[in-house]
Amino acid sequence: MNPTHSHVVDGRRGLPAAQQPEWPDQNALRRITEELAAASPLVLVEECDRLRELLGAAARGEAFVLQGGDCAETFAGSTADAVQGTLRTLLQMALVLTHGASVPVVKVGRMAGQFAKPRSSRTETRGAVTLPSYFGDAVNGLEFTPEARRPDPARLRTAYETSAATLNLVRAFARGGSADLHRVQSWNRGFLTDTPAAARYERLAGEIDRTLAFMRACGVDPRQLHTTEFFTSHEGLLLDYEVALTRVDRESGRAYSAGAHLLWIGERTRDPAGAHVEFFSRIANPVAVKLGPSTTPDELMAYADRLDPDRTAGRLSFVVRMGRDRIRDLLPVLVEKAAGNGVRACWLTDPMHGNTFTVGGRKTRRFDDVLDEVRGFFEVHRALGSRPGGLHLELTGDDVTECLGGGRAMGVGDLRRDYASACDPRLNHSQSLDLAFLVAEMLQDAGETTGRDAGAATGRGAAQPASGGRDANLRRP
Ligand SMILES: O=C[C@H](O)[C@H](O)COP(=O)(O)O
Ligand SMILES: C=C(OP(=O)(O)O)C(=O)O
Repeated sequence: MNPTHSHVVDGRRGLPAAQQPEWPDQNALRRITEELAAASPLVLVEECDRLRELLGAAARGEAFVLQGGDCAETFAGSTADAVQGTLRTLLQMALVLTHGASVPVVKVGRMAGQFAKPRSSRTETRGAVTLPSYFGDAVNGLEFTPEARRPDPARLRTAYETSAATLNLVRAFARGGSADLHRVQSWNRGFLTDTPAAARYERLAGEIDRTLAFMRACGVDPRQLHTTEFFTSHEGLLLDYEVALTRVDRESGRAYSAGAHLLWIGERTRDPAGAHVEFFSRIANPVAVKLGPSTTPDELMAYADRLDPDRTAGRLSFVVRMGRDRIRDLLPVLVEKAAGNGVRACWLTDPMHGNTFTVGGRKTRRFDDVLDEVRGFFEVHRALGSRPGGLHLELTGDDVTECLGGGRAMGVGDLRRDYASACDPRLNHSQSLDLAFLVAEMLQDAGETTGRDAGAATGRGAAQPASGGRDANLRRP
C-alpha cells in the first residue's frame, strides 16, 4: 500500500487499539498486508451504498434486517455445504419474516470474513499449560498447541482467500437460481424435517407456491423473484487486515472497506477515543457498533458524531446486546438520547452475547433467553415509538447442539453430541426457524401498532451483489 495514502485510512498512530495480535514476525506482516493492499476488492462501492439505503429503510421501519451466521468462521469449515446451509437458513428465516409481517427483509451474512475474535482473556490455561487464546482463524489456530496458537500473519492471506471463495458461492447462490422464490421448498432439503419448525416451514412454502401460481395465472411477471440481494459483514477487528483491504472510490474520492459490505465494531473495541472508531470514521461503508450494558448515552452520541456526523440514515446501526435481564432497563435511555439528538441509527438486537453461560465447561445460551431479549427489544421500541430495525444472530444451517431449548427442546445432555463452534454457541437450523416464526409475530404486532407501511422500501433484484459495476473505480489508497 502506498504509505502516504495508508495514513488517510489508518489513523492508528498513537491511539489505543484493543484486541490486536502481537504478530511475532513483523516482516511477514508487512509483506502480507502489502499483498492484500494490492489484491482485488471483494465487494463493490455500489453494493455498499445499496446496503446503506436498505438499512436506512430499516431505520425508518420500512424494512427489517436479518444479520446472521457463524460466531467464528473457520477455514476448514468454509465448505460449500456449510456456506449453502447458512445461506438457505437465512433465506428461509427471511421468507418467514417477510410472509408473517409483510415487511421486506434485508439479508446480511456474518459470512465471508468473520475470521477474527476478540477474547475476554489473552491467554487460556489447561492444566499446567498456558497458551495464547484462540483469536480466530485469521490470527491463530484452535488446536491447543504452542505452534497453532502462535499468531501467523500468513493467516490473513488465507482469510482473504477464503472470504473470496465464500463470497463467490454467495453470489452464485443469490443470482444463479438457487435463491429463486419458486424454489422455496428446496431450501428445506437436507435439513431435519421432523421438527415443528420444519413442518411449519413446509406449510408456508406450499402457501407461497400457490401464491406464485396464482400470480402467474394473473399474468404477473415473476422474474424479479428469481434472484435475491445478499450482503456480507464481519467484525472489523484486525486493523492490519482492514486497513490493507481499504480502497478509495475514484468517483467519490471516499474510502471503502473492500472486504465486506458492512463492518461492525465489537463491544470490546468500541472505545470512542480508540483506533477502531477512528478507522471506521474514515470508511464510507455502512457501519455498526455493538452496545453492551455499560454503554452510556454520551458514548452513544460520540459514536453518532464520529461515525455519522451528517446523520445519514443507514450509515450507522447500533447492535444492542444487553442481556435479557437488562435490556428493558438499559435500552430506553439510549433510544431516547438518540431520538432527542436527531440520530437516525438503525437499531438491531443481538440477543446472543448478553445471554451466554457455561455448563459442563461448554458455553451455551437458552433459546428462551434469546427470545426474551428480542421481546424486550420490541417492547422498548414500541413504548418509545421508535423502530426495531432487525436481528443480529449467531446461527448455522447445521444440526449442532450448542444452544438449549427451542422446539426440539435441546437439553444440557445434548450439548456434548454435536458442539462444533470454534467460539460461541450458535442457534441450529431448527432453532433459527423457530425464532423466525416467533419474531414474525412480534413484527406483525409492531406493524399493527405503528401502521408500518413496507411499501417499496426494497425492490427484490434491484441491485444484486454481482461482479462488474464500479469495481473499476476502486483504487488502492
Ligand atoms: O463472540 C464474542 C466474543 O468473541 C466471545 O464471546 C468471547 O468469548 P470469551 O469470553 O470466551 O473470550
Ligand atoms: C464479539 C462479538 O460480540 P460482542 O462484541 O458483542 O461481544 C461478536 O458478535 O462476534
